[in-house]
Amino acid sequence: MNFIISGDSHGPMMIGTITNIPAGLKIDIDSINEDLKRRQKGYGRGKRMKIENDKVEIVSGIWKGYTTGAPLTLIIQNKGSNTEKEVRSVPRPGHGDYNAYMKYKIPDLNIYTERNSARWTAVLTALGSIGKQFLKEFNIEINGYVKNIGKMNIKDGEITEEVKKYIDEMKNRGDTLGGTVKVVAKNAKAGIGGYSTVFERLDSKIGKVFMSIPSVKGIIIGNEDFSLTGSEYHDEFYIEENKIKRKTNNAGGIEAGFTNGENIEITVFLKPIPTLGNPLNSVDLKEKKEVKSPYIRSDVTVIPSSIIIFENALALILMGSIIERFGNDNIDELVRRYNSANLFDWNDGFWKDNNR
Ligand SMILES: Cc1cc2nc3c(=O)[nH]c(=O)nc-3n(C[C@H](O)[C@H](O)[C@H](O)COP(=O)(O)O)c2cc1C
Ligand SMILES: C=C(O[C@@H]1CC(C(=O)O)=C[C@@H](OP(=O)(O)O)[C@H]1O)C(=O)O
Repeated sequence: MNFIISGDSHGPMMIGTITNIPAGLKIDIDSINEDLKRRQKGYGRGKRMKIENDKVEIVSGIWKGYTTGAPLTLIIQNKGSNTEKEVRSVPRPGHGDYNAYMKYKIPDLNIYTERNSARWTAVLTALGSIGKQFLKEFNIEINGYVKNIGKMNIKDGEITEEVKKYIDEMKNRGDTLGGTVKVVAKNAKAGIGGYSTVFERLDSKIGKVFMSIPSVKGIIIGNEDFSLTGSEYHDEFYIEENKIKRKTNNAGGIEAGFTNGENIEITVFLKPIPTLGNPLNSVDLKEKKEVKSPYIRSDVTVIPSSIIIFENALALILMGSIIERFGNDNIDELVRRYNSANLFDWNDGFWKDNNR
């Protein structure tokens, strides 16, 4: 399975294609659209999100509501499309304007906003929503919540009135906030992922996709406290009612690039949004002078909105790894293979009688 996302942030539409998805998976479009709404509505979003009304249209790879096994392509229309803009020559610190110009050398920074913009995470959310529907067939469930916004610890992930006030204060000051989000996947069996090549490792896949999401500056899988000793950190095995169990889950469900059967737990760290209402210092690349950074509109924080992006990104990665191990032809076959694998049975004699 692979996916590609294209589309300009202010062009006519955003486009995503996913390949090698098994046939026979029923796709619930309403549920994809609900996820898109969650991404749009989180507290702290700016004016652009009031213009957009993200809805998905699947244009290939689907027949009577079921996947066919062909590449599945979906589109999301942009309403905030481009009108002619004045040439921009002042880059925003923290954004990609200057660096993209240094690579592509077209003298208008507006161009780079198209790809630098996190607008494409709408498509990632939609593709990952299909991933979540796939994982439902395997009883795997993913949920996320906010841990911190700026200096504020968010109790029980709840965006209370106090939290909203804090975000509003930042908005009034023309400032922005980053934070941390936690994502948890439950019920994945042990042995998904791999170590045969380094990029088969589930943790390397998670790192690659999560770190590609704009603003993400790091992830930690499992316990964030690296002052723990080995005896405190590692999750000891024991036997209960004939089953192999773990006493703790400091590894966050992944060891050596494979799921270990415990919950997958990922903490994601995001930097503050770079476009500030009270702009930072910059330079004019055309006029050779120090000026303030441009400001038209911006999100104040995307921490609440980003939960669904990470949930669905993880769903997409797990779907890919399950397909990699169990095949991609037909969903029912795949579920059968998944269910009959990994039944560790002390009594089947496999361990004692297998002479390999
Ligand atoms: C959902 C989402 C919305 C974002 N909205 C904005 C925004 O309104 N203004 C802005 O300057 N940056 C925004 N960002 C962050 C920038 O896209 C990002 O910081 C920039 O592309 C530089 O990439 P980097 O932070 O990964 O280094 C957003 C990020 C996400 C995930
Ligand atoms: C459009 C989305 O996010 C955008 C991401 C973004 C950025 O610089 O990353 C800048 C803003 O867009 P604009 O430049 O049009 O004001 C956000 O609204 C979206 O999430 O769908």
